[in-house]
Amino acid sequence: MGFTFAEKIIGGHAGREVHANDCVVVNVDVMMASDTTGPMTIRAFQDMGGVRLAKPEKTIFVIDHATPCPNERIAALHSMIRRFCAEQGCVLYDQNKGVCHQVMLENHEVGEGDLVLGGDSHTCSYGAVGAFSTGVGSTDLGAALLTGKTWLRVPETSRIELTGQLTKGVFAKDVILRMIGDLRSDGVSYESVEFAGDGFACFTREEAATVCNMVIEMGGKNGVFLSALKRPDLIPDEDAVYKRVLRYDASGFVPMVSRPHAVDNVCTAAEAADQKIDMVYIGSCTNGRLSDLAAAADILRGKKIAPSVRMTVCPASTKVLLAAIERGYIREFLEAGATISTPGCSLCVGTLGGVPDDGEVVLSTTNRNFKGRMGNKNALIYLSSPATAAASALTGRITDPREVIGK
Ligand SMILES: CC(C)[C@H](C(=O)O)[C@@H](O)C(=O)O
Ligand code: SF4
Repeated sequence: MGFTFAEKIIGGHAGREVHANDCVVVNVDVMMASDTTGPMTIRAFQDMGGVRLAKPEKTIFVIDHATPCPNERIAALHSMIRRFCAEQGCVLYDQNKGVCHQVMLENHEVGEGDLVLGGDSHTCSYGAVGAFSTGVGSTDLGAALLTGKTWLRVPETSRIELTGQLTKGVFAKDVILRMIGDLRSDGVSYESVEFAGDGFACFTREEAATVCNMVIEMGGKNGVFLSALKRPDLIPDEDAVYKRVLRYDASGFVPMVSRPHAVDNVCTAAEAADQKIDMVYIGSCTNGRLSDLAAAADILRGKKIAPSVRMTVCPASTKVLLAAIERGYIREFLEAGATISTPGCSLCVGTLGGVPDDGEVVLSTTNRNFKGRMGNKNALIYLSSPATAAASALTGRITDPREVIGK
């Protein structure tokens, strides 16, 4: 019986051959915590008697969810993280560096073959570079900080194959939203997902990160792009055992949206086209990268957003912001009538950056639209690609971007 990616990489970190459903203790290569879960992780580490980190140079804190700091309670938590990092000599990305997952990827803190734990559910993003990465709770992360190890039940694996090419106006976000709609939010619970086929192989690393980022929204333990794997010892065997194999043709995809209040409440952008919107948010670890801002800028260039719409663009990191300034996108967003927000999680999780009013409708490029997600439980949140978000900002209603750019 052959091995899946998950079985190979977990086996490699356990020091023995493993198959799905085995429970093993594994070495952890990289550990990441944000300012939301970091303080609880530090407390868990200390409560377990932790004095020194097992791997300080591989332990990374990112202050991103609430930055710049909005209040004194969070200021104290940020100080706690800064003190801990200084004492332990671990890595700190402080204020305004950007969203943790983008920071981890763009600074090459993770790479192919790494086994990564993060105190954030979207840690699964790093499958874009061939890592096995997964979100864990603060207690598990605290234990890993202390021992450099964790325990895992080896997940079963689903394989999703994409063939062919996406058509104009259709993006990675549309692909993953459609798949989440098909599989539903618990469709691959605790499974590893392998993204295979020539369709996924021609996705850029940024597009792969968008897809892997949202694996958790269908319940997955981790996702991985097989095209990111160069090491023969990580490439799944032809006779590996899969729980299910799904096949999609890229040419059949169209722009999609998730409707309130669940990510898997998916329809086409065209089906939602009568829906008026009050706000547009472009940002997050899902869709706040340079190619996302480029797709939005291409649509907004030389135009004005609808007077009834407030639009915020939050680059996923300062590096993305700088590149967007150099390419002129930031000027184009400002001239179109958008607001630019400081790199970080910002409005994605409603910590800061322009919370909606009761009953307002938001179209967001983030990964979650649960009630209260953007800071107001009475707001209605739709999710889409940056192109759909930008096209909709122009018209004031949910708009298939192909209406604006042509097919
Ligand atoms: C705040 C944090 C724990 C949370 C997560 O784990 O994903 C957040 O980043 C989110 O996107 O909901
Ligand atoms: S940008 Fe949003 S989804 Fe990503 S880590 Fe921050 S809060 Fe979570």
